[in-house]
Parts: sequence; C-alpha cells; structure tokens
Amino acid sequence: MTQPSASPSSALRVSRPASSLSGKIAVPGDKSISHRALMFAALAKGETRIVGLLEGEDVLRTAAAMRALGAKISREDDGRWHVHGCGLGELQEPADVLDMGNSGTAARLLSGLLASHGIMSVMTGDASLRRRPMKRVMDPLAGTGATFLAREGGRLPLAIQGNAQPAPLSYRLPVASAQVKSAVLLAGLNAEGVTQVEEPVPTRDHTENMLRHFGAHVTVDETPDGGRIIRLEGKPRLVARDVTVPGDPSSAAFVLVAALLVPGSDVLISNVGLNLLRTGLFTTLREMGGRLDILDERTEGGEPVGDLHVRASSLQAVDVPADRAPSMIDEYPILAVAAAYASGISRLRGLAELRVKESDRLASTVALLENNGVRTRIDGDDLIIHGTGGHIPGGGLVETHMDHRLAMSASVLGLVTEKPVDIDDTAFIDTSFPGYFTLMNSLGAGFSA
Ligand SMILES: O=C(O)C1=C[C@@H](OP(=O)(O)O)[C@@H](O)[C@H](O)C1
Ligand SMILES: C=C(OP(=O)(O)O)C(=O)O
Repeated sequence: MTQPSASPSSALRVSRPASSLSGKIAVPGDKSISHRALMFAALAKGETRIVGLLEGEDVLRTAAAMRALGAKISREDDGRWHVHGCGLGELQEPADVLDMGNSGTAARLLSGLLASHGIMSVMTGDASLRRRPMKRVMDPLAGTGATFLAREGGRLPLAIQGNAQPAPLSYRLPVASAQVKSAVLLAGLNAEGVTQVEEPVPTRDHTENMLRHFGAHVTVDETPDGGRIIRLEGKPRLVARDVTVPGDPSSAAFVLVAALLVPGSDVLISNVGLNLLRTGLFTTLREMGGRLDILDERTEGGEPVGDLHVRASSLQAVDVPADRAPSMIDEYPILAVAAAYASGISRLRGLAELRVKESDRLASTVALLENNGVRTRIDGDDLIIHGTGGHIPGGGLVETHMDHRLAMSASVLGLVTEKPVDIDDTAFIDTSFPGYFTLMNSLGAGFSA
C-alpha cells in the first residue's frame, strides 16, 4: 500500500470549466460504514460479504490492521470483499506496528478493540494523524483496565496493553464525537455487562445500526435535552452478515456544491446515504436556495439512500446553528466555498471540533478563502464568510496540509473563481474519494492532472 505524499505531480491548477457540469454519476462507498463493516466482520464468526466497500486509503488501512489481528480478508474480482472473522475476544496479537495512515476513525475505533483484547499493540499514523488527539479515547478506555502509553499530549504512536477481561464502561461524551462513542461501544463488546454512552448531541449512529445488524443488542433512549443514551449488552454472539455500503454523502458533497455553483449545471448523484445524522449539509444548502431534490428514497443495507438531483442555483448567505455541526462535521470546508460564492454574510457556528481534523480545518478553510480574495473572520468558534455574489477573485495558492477535504474544496473553488486556483497537493484525496478527478471530469470539470 502506498501512502499519499506531497509531490510535484500531485499539485494542480484549476480553472473555470469550458461548460456546465452535467450527467449521472455514483460516488464511492461511505467511509464510516466501510471501516465499521470491516471491523465488525472481523469480530463475527463466519464469512461476511461486503458490497460497495470504499477502497480509499483510510479504509485499506483498516483492512490491513484487521488482517494483522487475525481476520482473513480478500477482494474478489467483482469488487466484493470477503471477511472471515476470528470471533469476539479472539483477536491475535499483531506482529508489527499497526499503521493507520491518515485515518482518525480507524485509529480511534481500533483503540476500543485493542483495549478490550488481551494483546499488546502499537499504533501509529502519518504526520497528520500523529498530531491528532488520542487522549479523548484513552481517557474513557482506561476504565476497561487496559494501559496506554502515548507521546506527549496523547499523540500517536500509542502502545496499548489490552485487558482480556475488560470492565464495561459508562461514559458521557465531553465532545460530540462518533469516533469516541464508537471506541467505547467497541470496547464494550468484549466486556461482561452493559456498556453505556451518553451523548449530549446525537452523532452519526452507524456503529449502533451495524452492531444490531451483526446480532448485538443495542438500545437508544432520547434524553429530555435532546441527547441520547446508548446501551450495549456485552459479549453478544456476533454472526457474519452481508453488508451493502451506500454512497458517501460526505463525498457527494463536493459534486453537489460544484453542480450548484457552476452555471447551467444539472447533475444526478445516485445511491447516496441519507442517514439523518449525516445530512446537515443538504438542509443547509436548501436553506441557501440550492435546488437539490431527493429522488427514489429507499432503504438499502439498513440505511436510507436516494438519488440527488442538483441544478445550478443562485445561493444566499446562511446562519448554521451549532447543534447541526455533528450532522455535517466534515462538510464545513466545502460549505465555506458555497458561502463564499453566495450573496451576503454567512455565519457557521460552533466549529471547535474542526481544529482537530486532518488539518486545523478552521484555519485552513480561512486560508483557502482569504488567499483567493474572500473576506472571513473567526469569532470564537464561529466562522464568518463575506459572500461575493458569484465573483470570487481566486489566483491564490491553497496549502492542503495532508487534508483530503481541503484539497477537494479547493478544486471546487477553482471551478468558479475569476483567476485559476493552485493547490499544493491533491494526493490525499485518495484517502476518501479515489477516482475523484476522473469522475468530476466525466461531468465536464476539465481538471488536468
Ligand atoms: O465515526 C466516524 O466514522 C467519523 C466521525 C467524525 O469524527 P468525530 O467523531 O471526531 O467527530 C468524522 O469527522 C469522521 O470523518 C468520521
Ligand atoms: C475527519 C475525517 O476523517 P478521520 O477523522 O477518519 O481522519 C474526514 O474524513 O473528514
């Protein structure tokens, strides 16, 4: 497996396309669901077949890690993945360091499994992941009886001595994070008794849904203040189950915003996941006046999916409430591009979590816009963007800091600026959206590598 890295060949200059974007495409599989499918299949007894798995670098890291822990994982020529699980409590000690590349989800979720098995492991990642906080999972997971040794500030590399008889955890999330919630629930799988997580604001619930699909008993209760309490009965009999992965709404977001902004565009994105805890961007773009219709809404593999019909629209500024952030946490850089193109001043509220993503996304999104002539301001945890009414000067260089979402956002920005936009490194797009440029070019984007 090759790790994406900055190289002159991954730099890109983007200019306005010759024509509008049009056509029908499908985006790759959902990243969150793909990680979980591999992990849960590796814990189940029997053979799981996965259709539509995201074959991006992040998910390939999870596949490699689960193999190193004893699961048998193969890819068939038809694109299906087969996983022979080792069974809950049966993960084997890995012979070498587990390298999770660029993926926070892989590192955080895997920590829960490693802490709750009687094995010693060491996990690392690339320079971006080694900067990201792991204390947020180490703190609750210490309650299992596992021990952790990390670098200063709780950064990778991280050594974990897991506990073969982990204690069940009861934890209230201090930040809205599906990764922390999932790490605690995954540790609870191998613990006797009930593991409980309380989240003040609901976050994506793919772990809860898929654990049920594999046979675990999970309950979810709403709290009076709009939060949720999730309870998992430990030591379930996890049985292999086939999984169908829907298209990733977080990847669809880039195609969607490009089609809204490039004049005259008309695009259909088929088979996109519509889990309500992931669709905050769709709500927001509609509030801005975006012409976005959902067609043929259906349920596939236990998740709601549908086709998105998008037409170029005249967008107005928006005020996005902080409690919407978990349902669109990865979509702020691309929303910021839409807000820069729109008319009026937008305020995106409650973005503290953006500071601990692949890059400091609050700072890198501000730089993306400012370097291309858009006025912005950070007020506490809010981002304020002065929309240009369709006249973004451009002409700037975007530094992507090993962040795939920044690179894709910059590429969409370049489609609508007056002068071309230079992007220092697009290689990390492969972590979540392999084939991005080819797919966008099939709609008429005219990206030249
Ligand atoms: O659970 C998941 O699959 C994810 C949760 C989110 O992270 P946080 O839990 O840190 O908010 C999101 O940013 C990430 O891309 C995927
Ligand atoms: C934050 C992201 O992913 P992760 O935390 O898994 O690195 C993302 O994909 O935008």
